Amino acid sequence: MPPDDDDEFAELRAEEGNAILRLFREYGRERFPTFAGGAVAAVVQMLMELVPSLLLAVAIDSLFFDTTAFSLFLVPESWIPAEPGPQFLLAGTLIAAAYAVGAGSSWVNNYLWNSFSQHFQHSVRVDTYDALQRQGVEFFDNRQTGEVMSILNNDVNQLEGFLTTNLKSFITILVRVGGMGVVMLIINWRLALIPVAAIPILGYLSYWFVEAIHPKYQEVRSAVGKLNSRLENNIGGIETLKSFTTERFETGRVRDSSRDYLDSQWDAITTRIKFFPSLQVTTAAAYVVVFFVGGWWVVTGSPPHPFFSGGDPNAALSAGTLVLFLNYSRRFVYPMRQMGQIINGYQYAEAAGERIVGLLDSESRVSADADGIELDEVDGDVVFDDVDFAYRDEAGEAEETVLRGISFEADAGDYVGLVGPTGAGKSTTMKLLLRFYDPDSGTISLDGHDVADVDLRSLREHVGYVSQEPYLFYGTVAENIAYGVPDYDEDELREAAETAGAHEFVADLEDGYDTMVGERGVKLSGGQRQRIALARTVLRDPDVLVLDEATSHVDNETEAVIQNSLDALTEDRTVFAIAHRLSTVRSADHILVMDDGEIVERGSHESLIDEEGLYANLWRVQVGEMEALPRDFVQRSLEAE
Ligand SMILES: Nc1ncnc2c1ncn2[C@@H]1O[C@H](COP(=O)(O)OP(=O)(O)OP(=O)(O)O)[C@@H](O)[C@H]1O
Repeated sequence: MPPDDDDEFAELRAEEGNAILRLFREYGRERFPTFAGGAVAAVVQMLMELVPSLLLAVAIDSLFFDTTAFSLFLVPESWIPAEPGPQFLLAGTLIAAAYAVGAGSSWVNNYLWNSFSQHFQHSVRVDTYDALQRQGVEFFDNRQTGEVMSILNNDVNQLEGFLTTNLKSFITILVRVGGMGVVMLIINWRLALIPVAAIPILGYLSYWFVEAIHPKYQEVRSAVGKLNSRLENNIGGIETLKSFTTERFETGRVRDSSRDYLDSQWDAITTRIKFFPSLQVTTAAAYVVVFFVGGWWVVTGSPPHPFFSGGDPNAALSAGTLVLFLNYSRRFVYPMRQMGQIINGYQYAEAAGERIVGLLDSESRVSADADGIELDEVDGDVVFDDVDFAYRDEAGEAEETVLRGISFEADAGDYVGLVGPTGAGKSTTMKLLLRFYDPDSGTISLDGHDVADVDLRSLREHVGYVSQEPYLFYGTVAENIAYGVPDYDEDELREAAETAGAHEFVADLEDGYDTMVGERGVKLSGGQRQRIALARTVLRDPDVLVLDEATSHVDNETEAVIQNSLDALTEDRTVFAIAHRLSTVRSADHILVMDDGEIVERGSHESLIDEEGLYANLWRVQVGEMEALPRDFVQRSLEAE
């Protein structure tokens, strides 16, 4: 997508003079000989294309009509046979050789440039993925998966396309058109002015075409994007769609989106089909004028206007030269019509390159400090000191503050419960401990080290996190449990599964631990997925464990079983458990009650019940004592709905 009207990832785009050149320098240097060899082969291929017409011209003049002596460009006189027969054979052989060398060079060029660009693309893709992966969580919060994928797919491929297609076309224009122009100018510069004058006209027409078609392609792209999103949404939500019997409604929406696509595509097509005839007319005009001027000259012995002979009445034009001019003039059109595509391709590739360079250079807001403290032994003392936090929007601007003055201490081995209404900030608090985000003010420390000073990798190795919606990767149950632990043994795996309450159901699966879980684990129930995710974290054996609604999808009975086995696990490590089901945290050493970004109450279950505040009311809701709820709590809950 060209730079001016594409605002996806606008903030990422590098302020780079020439992003393609920079990528080329970084990723192409090693294979530069391959690239240079390909370029030489392309030039040779194009030069060979000039040869047959030249030889034909010589053959016409010297052999067919015998008007001039047989001589060849760049071939020494001594090599040229004296008799017409061998001369003819030499010309024919040279034509065949030119085609053969041309074909060979084309093969060499394709081979080398494809090899260069595929390797280039591979290195850029891997590094771009790596840079993408190092971005903070907020980078992904603000973008759709499709957008992020487009950098890895479209942008990286765009560069490859530019290298193999557009650059080749550029060399074609330079050598073929330039070469033909130069040959004609050398042979008869006055007559050559006619076809050469067509070059800027063809160039201009191409440029005009790009300008005109560009916004139209933009619309096609946007229409395709909308149509795809609609299809993706509908197929992704097929169960909802069917249960609400909205098939007809959705077909109507797809029809509208498809219609928009058709209209924009048609608009682009009508512009495109005007362009090619206009190129043909220009080329044909040059051809016809050369035919009339040159033909007249050949037939009558003098040109229709003295300009062409430079006022010399004896200046003649041979039939061979005329044929050469006619041949070359006609062949201008094909490469020139690619001029527009080259400009377009360059714009696309430059925009893609800027995004890639921007991504490669961009620092995550949560930076992985190379000199960060490596944690060896972790006791698990966690302190939050007056922490404020707001999420950022795409432009990096702070949104509404979601955490205010969060302070608490958890000693090594404590079991801390976090409860509170939905949206209170419980998950956000824990995500700050893992440094998915950094606080705007205040500090968070682990064993007395500010987490901002700790090496990110080391921090996350010691702090395990089981999220609300765990993600299972496509693969087997065992692979998912052992994710990130390459050297586990079977017994450890099984033990972790038992602790997480997963072993029993896994053992019942057809292939046990080797059962494929499907994409994102779709073949398992929500509760089963959660238990596998829990087992995965248990296997890593972190010193601090964050359970974010880790058992919300399992039934009460299973939760009790998991709770039981987790007890042993929680003994010697600090555990934070976020839960809506308050029974989960009933036995916690401390319970932090959050509301609207603040900790509003804290204490043990009993003390909080005695406090008769928010926690006590949430508890009443869970044990079904609705009539005992104060009026203002009910009112507030209704307003929050
Ligand atoms: N990635 C995000 N970007 C912007 N705002 C967010 C993001 N994640 C959460 N929020 C907002 O931050 C606030 C706190 O959300 P958080 O997920 O921490 O609440 P929670 O107490 O864990 O809620 P729940 O119990 O529903 O999981 C909410 O208002 C939410 O809308």
